[in-house]
Amino acid sequence: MRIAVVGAGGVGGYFGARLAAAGNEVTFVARGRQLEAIRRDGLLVRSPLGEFRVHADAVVPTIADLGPVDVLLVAVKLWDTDDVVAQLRNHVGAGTMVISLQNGVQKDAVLRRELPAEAVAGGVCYISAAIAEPGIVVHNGEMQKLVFGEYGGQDSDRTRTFLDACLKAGIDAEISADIERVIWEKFVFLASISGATSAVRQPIGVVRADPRSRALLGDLMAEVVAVGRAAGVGLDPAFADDRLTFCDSLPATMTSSMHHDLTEGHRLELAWLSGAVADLGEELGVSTPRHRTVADILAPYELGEPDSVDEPIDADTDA
Ligand SMILES: NC(=O)C1=CN([C@@H]2O[C@H](COP(=O)(O)OP(=O)(O)OC[C@H]3O[C@@H](n4cnc5c(N)ncnc54)[C@H](OP(=O)(O)O)[C@@H]3O)[C@@H](O)[C@H]2O)C=CC1
Ligand SMILES: CC(C)(CO)C(=O)C(=O)O
Repeated sequence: MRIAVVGAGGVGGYFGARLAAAGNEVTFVARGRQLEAIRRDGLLVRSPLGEFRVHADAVVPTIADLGPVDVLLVAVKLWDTDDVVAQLRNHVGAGTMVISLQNGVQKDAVLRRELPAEAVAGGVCYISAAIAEPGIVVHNGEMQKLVFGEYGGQDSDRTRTFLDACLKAGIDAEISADIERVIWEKFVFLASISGATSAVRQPIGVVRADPRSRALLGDLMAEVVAVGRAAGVGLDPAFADDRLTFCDSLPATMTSSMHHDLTEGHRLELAWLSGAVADLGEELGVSTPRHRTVADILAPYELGEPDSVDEPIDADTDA
């Protein structure tokens, strides 16, 4: 199968390398030091499921350099979506299925607005992975799953063919007939665990052990369920409780990619997570005070570590 992966980071690097190792014709679109390193040494994946290196036959700097592909996976951070979609506009032909593996509930609306809507299938990924250094992706834990499906829920040859390629590559994968609900279900968990672990600045084990931070996590989940239901998504009202209980089964050290980005001083996807919950809530008349507060508290970190204030704090200074 011919597959293009736009963004060769934690997510795109991991799933693209697995698909390449299984014999698919994978082309990475990468940039900067990641592009140079993959060109030179290929891409090394360090995973508890086994370490492997793929020597990418093809790694290119822009989407314009891609040939025709059957599947195109979008795996850039959410702030890069508009740029990628603008490049994709001239590139996505009738035979290409585009699947975004990004987080959040707004990504596919952007893709469907700019590309032929029928080119876009919905998708989510479940994994914890990051670039450790240029050319090296580290997979934390054993979870590595893709769920995708046609908007409209119909069965299709293209999703079945891609499923087959994923399963042969050792990726835990499935097709969903209700991909919009699946994307929102992940969002209930993801926006909330990202908000709570980032606000507390600790992994899930610490968040869930303290009754007040646990209550925060539960409230964050309940707010996303309420917003999703107001948006017409068929989320079970009990789903927030279900996800909170699910958090008890996670390894104590597990955290979110946003908390990881916060501790590394990187830019945050806050606007598409807690920020989006609060904004959508406002539009739909649903109260989301917990997500709004998390978005406000983390706002100074949104573009990376804020500049520190040099003057010593003087409690006696008059305002
Ligand atoms: N990491 C994780 O564990 C998970 C992440 N996700 C989601 O997946 C998405 C991707 O996250 P993640 O893999 O962590 O991100 P990374 O930052 O690790 O990888 C993204 C890569 O794409 C590159 N890139 C961005 N724009 C372009 C472009 N136009 N052309 C070529 N390369 C480009 C980036 O380069 P540069 O560094 O120069 O910006 C970077 O190397 C996010 O929406 C995230 O929320 C979902 C589940 C788990
Ligand atoms: C919570 C997790 C690891 C699940 O895939 C995730 O998607 C993220 O942190 O971005």
